Amino acid sequence: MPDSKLSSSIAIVGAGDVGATIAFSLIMNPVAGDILMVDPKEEVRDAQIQDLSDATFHGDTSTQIRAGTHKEAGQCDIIVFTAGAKQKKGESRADLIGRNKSILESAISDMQPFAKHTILLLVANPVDVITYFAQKYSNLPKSQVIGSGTFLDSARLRGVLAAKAEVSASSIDAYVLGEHGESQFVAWSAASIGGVPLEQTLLPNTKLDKAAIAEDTKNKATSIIENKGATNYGIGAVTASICKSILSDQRNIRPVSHYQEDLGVCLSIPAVIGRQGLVRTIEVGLNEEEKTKLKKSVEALKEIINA
Ligand SMILES: NC(=O)C1=CN([C@@H]2O[C@H](COP(=O)(O)OP(=O)(O)OC[C@H]3O[C@@H](n4cnc5c(N)ncnc54)[C@H](O)[C@@H]3O)[C@@H](O)[C@H]2O)C=CC1
Ligand SMILES: CC(=O)C(=O)O
Repeated sequence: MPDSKLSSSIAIVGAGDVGATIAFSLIMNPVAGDILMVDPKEEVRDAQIQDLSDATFHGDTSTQIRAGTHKEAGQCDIIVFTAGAKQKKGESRADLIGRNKSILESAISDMQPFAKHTILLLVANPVDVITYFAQKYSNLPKSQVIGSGTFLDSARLRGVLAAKAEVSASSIDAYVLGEHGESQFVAWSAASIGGVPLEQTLLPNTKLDKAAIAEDTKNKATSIIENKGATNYGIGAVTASICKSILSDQRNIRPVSHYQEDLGVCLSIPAVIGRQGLVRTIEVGLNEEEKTKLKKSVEALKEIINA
């Protein structure tokens, strides 16, 4: 295992909008010495690399970006998987499963054998189901195969709550849990600002329409995709942040998608992230209504897995 974070390598499989934006985030806030871009569309891949390398020449970043093969990706410290189709207007994330599962299976076969310590970080949608199949196809320990999950949705939620409470987003602890998709839910019972329950920290006369906030959070991707065709900056930042948590063994608590032994699916529950990938799950004390929503997420995910 490398002893210095900048001697680490990250492969980004899929050099489209999301892959390139993750690479850009990793250049702007360097955590790895090498970034490999892997994509069968060689012209697009090489153009992304040329454009991204221009972003490395302005200052003192030691990050190098280059083209790589699937085989080389399998030897990196982290493999970020963004390969596959994205939603068109009117499509859901779940609609992508047929196309993206086949791409995943063939890409994983091309990447094998994996370096023992590699962490496979899934981003392609539907991310929870893709994470589930990545565990099956890769045979890596389940703790080394995680998905970005509802970390992005939770960031979106924090943004809304920060504006309502007029505090910084970093002071808010609030999670969207379950599926990164239609059945996601907000764990309102565990939400707090500065460690104090949410309701006690709002300004006088602030109304919190929880149902509307949860719905807007869930639908944010759809409204962005309708107008610009893709989401890339939010996922770029959260994925780079997960990479940093891993390579620097930061032990941050993040709502990432991981296998739930008792539920038989991958979905998001807060977890400690470190160099080994998933260190442990943090049990959130959900209330009865939230437990029911979690069960609905499990059912929705099993339906996609078994489709
Ligand atoms: N988990 C999350 O929160 C988010 C997930 N996404 C998902 O990320 C995925 C990628 O989105 P975009 O980058 O916008 O799509 P894109 O179409 O711009 O790029 C996808 C790239 O994957 C490449 N690709 C296809 N097969 C490949 C293979 N076997 N190996 C390597 N590369 C391969 C394509 O050539 C293409 O360049 C989609 O599934 C999208 O839904 C997007 C935003 C947020
Ligand atoms: C596309 C997607 O999954 C998102 O932006 O949440």
